[in-house]
Amino acid sequence: MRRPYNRPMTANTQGLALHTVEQARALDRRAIDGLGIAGFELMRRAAAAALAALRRRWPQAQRLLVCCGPGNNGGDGYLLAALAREDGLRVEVVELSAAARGDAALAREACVRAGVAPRQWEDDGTLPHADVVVDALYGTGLRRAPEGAAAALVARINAAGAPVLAVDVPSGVDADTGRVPGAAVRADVTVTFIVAKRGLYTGGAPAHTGVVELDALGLPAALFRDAPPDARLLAAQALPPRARDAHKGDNGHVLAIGGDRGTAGAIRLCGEAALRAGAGLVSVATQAEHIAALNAARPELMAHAVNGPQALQPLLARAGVLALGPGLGQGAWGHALWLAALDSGKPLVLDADGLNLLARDPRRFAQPAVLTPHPGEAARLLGATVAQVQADRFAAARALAARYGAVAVLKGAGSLVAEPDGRLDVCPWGNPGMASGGMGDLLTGIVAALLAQGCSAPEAARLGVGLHARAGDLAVRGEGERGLLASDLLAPLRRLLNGIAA
Ligand SMILES: NC(=O)C1=CN([C@@H]2O[C@H](COP(=O)(O)OP(=O)(O)OC[C@H]3O[C@@H](n4cnc5c(N)ncnc54)[C@H](O)[C@@H]3O)[C@@H](O)[C@H]2O)[C@@H](O)CC1
Ligand SMILES: [K+]
Repeated sequence: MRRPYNRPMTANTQGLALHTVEQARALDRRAIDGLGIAGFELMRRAAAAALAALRRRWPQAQRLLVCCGPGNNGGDGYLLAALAREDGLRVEVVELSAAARGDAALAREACVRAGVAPRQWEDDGTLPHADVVVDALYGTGLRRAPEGAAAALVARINAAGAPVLAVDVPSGVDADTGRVPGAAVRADVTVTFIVAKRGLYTGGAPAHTGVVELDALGLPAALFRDAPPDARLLAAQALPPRARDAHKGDNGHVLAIGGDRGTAGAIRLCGEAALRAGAGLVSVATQAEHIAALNAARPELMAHAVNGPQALQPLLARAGVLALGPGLGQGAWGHALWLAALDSGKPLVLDADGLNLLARDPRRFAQPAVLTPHPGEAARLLGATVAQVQADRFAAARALAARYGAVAVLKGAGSLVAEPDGRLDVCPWGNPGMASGGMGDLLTGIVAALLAQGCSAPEAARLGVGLHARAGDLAVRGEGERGLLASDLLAPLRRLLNGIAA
């Protein structure tokens, strides 16, 4: 395994505007038609930007292999090859086809004039040796999974053992949705042009992009002024310091409901996360058999045995916010508590079986509500398949928020936070170590605690998702991703919440 999972982000992208591919194309057209910058000039700037990024990242590189596709992404590659040759680097170009058109054809001619003769790609089992491979096969024009010779070339690039720079988009990744329909290049760096395409940051894409660098190609800010983005990356945030005279009643009371027989761990993690995320009081409503263990493990939690909805009522009356679902089950006990909790009208966070019950008994929320489904739960809530959800995570998150009248957090690499009015934020943090049991229970507790401390539902979801993922990134530092436990996130979470950890 040559390259580990790469975090897609650099630190300077707080709140970065993200655009659909259609929006990105419209901005290209506006630059060409409105500002009179020729398409070929944009291509030259793109090639120069990508080459500059390459030389910054790999200053020792002497030999480049540039792989060019049939469209303008290939055009960027031909021009990059020409510029690198003029800089004195040794450059080889392999192309999928010599039949470039328009600006790409001009770029190919420039490449030949610079003394680099493109070679038709034929799979003889190897790629020429290079210090860096440049992937300029497909960009925003990808229509389907690469097949045949293109798929073989992608596989060779990934197996070459050299670092890879992707031009605009890693070839094979759908820059609009983050879907990876088949073979796709795994890059170390992706230099994307003009605007950040939203699909680079979620779903299958982050495993392919490496670090994403955005280069606006020197276009003036006025170009973007009335071109609102489709989404944004989350910004790293903490909560403001507490008032010096705060008392526990000021910081909210979370009631975590769940933990059917045999599943005590989920509700304990949820409750503990709510405490660590700063809730003033956390009560737990669960099965009687879990009480002794909960009291022993975390005496700060106020654990209550609840055998049915009547026993829940006084707890509901005292609580400010509900965290509903971890370990709840979908049996008679869980369903009865679920109904009572929803009917209380209290703001809530719904996860796990809380969501599965919602899929069985759909309703729109009148109270502030945050839903935190993973793709499987989202599919049930939308009456779709997991593949359909993952094919367009943006559309799925927005559909959930609109259908249920709630803030929807669609979990998975590049978690999305969608509001019913369509606003959408993408989480750039997190790592595959977090694909382990209990992580979702933590998120539920964190978001509930933020709601309890006065955040609105969208604020609590955005802040909570960011804190949870950043805590996961801190927790794997120096230790690695495998073997990460959900409870390992609690200490870094506390530091981040208080603005202490970087
Ligand atoms: N238009 C502009 O203003 C600019 C475009 N730029 C570059 O141009 C790219 C977009 O160029 P294009 O729209 O030409 O698209 P691409 O170059 O991404 O690819 C489109 C070409 O590949 C073919 N194709 C797509 N998927 C395929 C598949 N799976 N198998 C086989 N063939 C497939 C298409 O039919 C078309 O010929 C951007 O990503 C960027 O790199 C940059 O040069 C900057 C400026
Ligand atoms: K590419």
